[in-house]
Order: sequence, then C-alpha cells, then structure tokens
Amino acid sequence: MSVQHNVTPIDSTKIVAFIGGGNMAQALIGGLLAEGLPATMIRVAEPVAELREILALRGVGAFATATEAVNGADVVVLAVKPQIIQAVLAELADLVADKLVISIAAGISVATIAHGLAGHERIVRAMPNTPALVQTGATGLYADDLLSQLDRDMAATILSAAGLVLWVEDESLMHAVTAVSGSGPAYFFYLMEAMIDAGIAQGLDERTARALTLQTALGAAQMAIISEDSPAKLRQKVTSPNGTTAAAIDYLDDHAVRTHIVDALGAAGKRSIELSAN
Ligand SMILES: NC(=O)C1=CN([C@@H]2O[C@H](COP(=O)(O)OP(=O)(O)OC[C@H]3O[C@@H](n4cnc5c(N)ncnc54)[C@H](OP(=O)(O)O)[C@@H]3O)[C@@H](O)[C@H]2O)C=CC1
Ligand SMILES: O=C(O)[C@@H]1CCC=N1
Repeated sequence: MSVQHNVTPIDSTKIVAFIGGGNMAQALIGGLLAEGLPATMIRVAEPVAELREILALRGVGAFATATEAVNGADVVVLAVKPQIIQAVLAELADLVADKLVISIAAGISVATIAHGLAGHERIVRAMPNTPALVQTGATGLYADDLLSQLDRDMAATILSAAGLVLWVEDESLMHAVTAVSGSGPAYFFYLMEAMIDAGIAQGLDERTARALTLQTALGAAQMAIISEDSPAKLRQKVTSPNGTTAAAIDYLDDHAVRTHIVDALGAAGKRSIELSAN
C-alpha cells in the first residue's frame, strides 16, 4: 500500500459527474467544493427530488437521469448502492466511452464494472469514507495495470480533495480497506454514542457529556497522528497503575472487547466479499 504524495491540484476545467447523490456523493462533493472546484463543474444524477434540491442549493447541477448528468463530463463517479450497480452500468455503457469512471460501490470489482460497461478500460475503484465532507476522509484506491498515469493522477486528485489517499496494489485488499476505513467512521461514532450514554448515566447533562466525548475523540486522533508513539504506547501513558483508566481497560479486556472489535471488522470484510459475488 502506498500513500499518494504530491497530488496535483484540482483541475477546475474538468467536469465531474456523480451517479447517485446520497450520503457519500454529498461528502465527496463537499470536499471538491472546499478544494476549489467550481460548483458549476459538478453534476449529479439523483432520482430523489428532495436530494436534488439540496444539491442544487450548493450550486451543483442536479439531474433526474444519468444521461443528463454525464453529458460533457470528464469523470464519472459511481456512487450508488452495490445492489443496483448492474442496472446503472447498463444505463451508462454507451455514455462513458471517453470518460474516466471511478466507482465507490462497496465490493464491486474493476472486472465487474468493465464488464457492465461493455469493456471500458478507464476504471478506478475507490473506497472513501464520510469524513470526506470535512476533508479528513481516508480513501483506498485500486486500478489495474491498463490505467494510464494521467488517469491515476486524476482519480487521486479528485479523492484527495476528501483527505488521505492510498493506493493498494492487490484488489482483494479493498475488502480490508472497506472494513477498516470505509465503514470505520461508524465504529468511532458508535463508541462516541456509548461514551455519551455513560457520561449521562454518571450524572453529566447531555451537552456536557457530548462536548467532553467529542473533544476527547478529536484530541486522541490528533495525538495518534502526530505522535511518534504507537496507539498502544499512548494508551499506556493515560493508564496509571491501579487507576481509573486501568479499571476501564481491565473491564474491556475481561470481556474480550478487542477480540469482538476484530471480529466485527471481519464481518464487514466478509460482507464486502459477499457483495462482490452479486
Ligand atoms: N456511506 C458511506 O459511508 C460509504 C458508502 N460507500 C459506497 O457508496 C455508495 C453509495 O452509498 P451511500 O451514499 O451511502 O448511499 P445512498 O443511498 O445515500 O446514496 C445513493 C443514492 O443513489 C440514488 N440512486 C438510486 N438509483 C439511481 C440511479 N439509477 N441513478 C442515480 N442515482 C440513483 C439513490 O436513490 P434511492 O434512495 O431512491 O434509491 C440514493 O439517493 C455505495 O455503493 C456504498 O457502498 C463507500 C464508502 C463509504
Ligand atoms: O455500509 C456500507 O456498505 C458502506 C460501505 C462502506 C461504508 N458504508
């Protein structure tokens, strides 16, 4: 796996069309807008009228059909559920011949996309995550050897508007990327929910419990990113012998919580593999 450094700045002459304007497309669009791509260079195909209205308020072109959205686009981002990808590919097969196609659909392989697009070769598979909306996303990318360096750079530039970008050399690793970072924000939100509940159970008001939890999550993430210490070492530094943290960690260990977390991510990876069989 390699981190993409020296990503070229966003090319504001390229039109990017999203197929599907849901959660993930909106997060990626947020990143592109923040990075300076003019809203007029972003188009979205989205069947839900309320979502089209939300997107139009941000100045992007919102259309009911893929045909309208991809007209004139340089890059097409497939942001629909894996379960409907085949129908979407059939709809797009005649429309994307001259375009780079980036798919973010969980579990859907480059070969499946190429087949659905009648042998199209300019394909990148990406697995971003929702913090893209605030430009702190993490995206795994994969492309086969057929893809030109120019297209690789264009895909990396678009996704790096959302945050960190890493290429994997073996497509099967995209299942692990999905389990760790694609779904990953949900695990941290889950932990935040539980910590807020715990704070309230111990007498804090909801606002205070929430503020303390979120700031602690932010601080822990920032420390782990900038520190030379591993997460394990940073945890040890919080944990005084026989103190409060030790009481909590001992409880987690006694209940095999670490094993359960590893197993939970295993379930996510397994589901990604299942989706790839559709
Ligand atoms: N959410 C996440 O954190 C992440 C999601 N992904 C992947 O991103 C993809 C999208 O996920 P997410 O944004 O959460 O899903 P959403 O359901 O929020 O968004 C998908 C949107 O596409 C619309 N849609 C359905 N059919 C079509 C069509 N033919 N043409 C255009 N749009 C259509 C859906 O409308 P309707 O509701 O009416 O069907 C929906 O609004 C999935 O493949 C997922 O695996 C990847 C990384 C992270
Ligand atoms: O839950 C899902 O299937 C998608 C893929 C990764 C995050 N959300």
